[in-house]
Amino acid sequence: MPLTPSATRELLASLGHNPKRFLGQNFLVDGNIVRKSLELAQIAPADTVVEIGPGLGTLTNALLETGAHVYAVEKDTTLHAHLASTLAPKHPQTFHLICGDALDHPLAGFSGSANPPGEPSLDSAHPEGSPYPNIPHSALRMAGLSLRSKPHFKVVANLPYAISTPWMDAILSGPLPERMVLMLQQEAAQRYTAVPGTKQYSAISIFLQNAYDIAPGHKVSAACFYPRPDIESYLLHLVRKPRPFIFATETKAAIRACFQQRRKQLGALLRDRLPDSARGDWFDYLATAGQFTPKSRPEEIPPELWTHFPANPPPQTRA
Ligand SMILES: C[S@@+](CC[C@H](N)C(=O)[O-])C[C@H]1O[C@@H](n2cnc3c(N)ncnc32)[C@H](O)[C@@H]1O
Repeated sequence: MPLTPSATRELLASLGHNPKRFLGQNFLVDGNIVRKSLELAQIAPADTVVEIGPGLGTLTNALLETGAHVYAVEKDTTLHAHLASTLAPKHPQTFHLICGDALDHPLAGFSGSANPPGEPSLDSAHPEGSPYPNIPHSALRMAGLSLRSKPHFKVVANLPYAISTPWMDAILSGPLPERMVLMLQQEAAQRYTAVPGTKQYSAISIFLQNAYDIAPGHKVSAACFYPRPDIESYLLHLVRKPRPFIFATETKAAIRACFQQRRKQLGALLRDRLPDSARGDWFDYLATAGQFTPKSRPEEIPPELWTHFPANPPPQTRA
């Protein structure tokens, strides 16, 4: 069970620790949210779970109690030392804790390539030969992604708000967790799940929605945290698509650049960014798939059509 707000305050005082706003230190103090997170993630004893920012160990403890292997990365040295001296000795085989920045270790030290013992030969389970059919094998190898199977691991985390989008961007480069249950600022959750034509619709909505289906989540009250955050939170539940699409780094950069000028027309935005033939092909595709034209704006194009954006566009030539 999580600590109550007063017990959390006392524990923090005994550690001589004041919650740091810039590290998003709002600790969970609500048993229902912890239970709900594990339930949505469908945590089972043999699971491997990545947690970002374990803090005082509330979610971590609940995850470890199920028998799951937990990989966690905590940036705050005081909180890391607290977990290393309390939770780690209780779960020496299953708790893998590192002290560091989740942007340097988006999977908290987990390799993402392990398959559960007894998994059948995966080449035969995936006759198309690759879990990421849109990525050449050589690029998969360079990114350290397995050619043989979709990896079996999950992410359950109460994310520090300052890193949620760059961390998500790193995760969406693969290996992709099979399920993610993430506590986020409501505004971030709205951006990730936004639909075309809304002001929240952005590059991260496109990258995420081509790799994950969005399952029903929950609004979470500020009273579930100590100290209480000023903003609303949301428990986002994501399930990896059967055939997830991963965007190449250069393509992501080009799409992000389009959204920096989201009200501009695509024709003008891409004039100097894509060779004529690639631009022509993409506009032909957009016209057929959705009756879009070079006058359409980036924010109008649905997520799935961006998967046909020409790969490896050259760097922008305009000064
Ligand atoms: C919202 S709190 C969640 C704490 C705990 N998991 C809970 O639910 O009560 C975010 C945690 O992430 C840690 N953190 C912040 N930035 C981080 C980063 N860049 N890398 C790793 N951990 C980070 C904070 O120190 C804090 O423990």
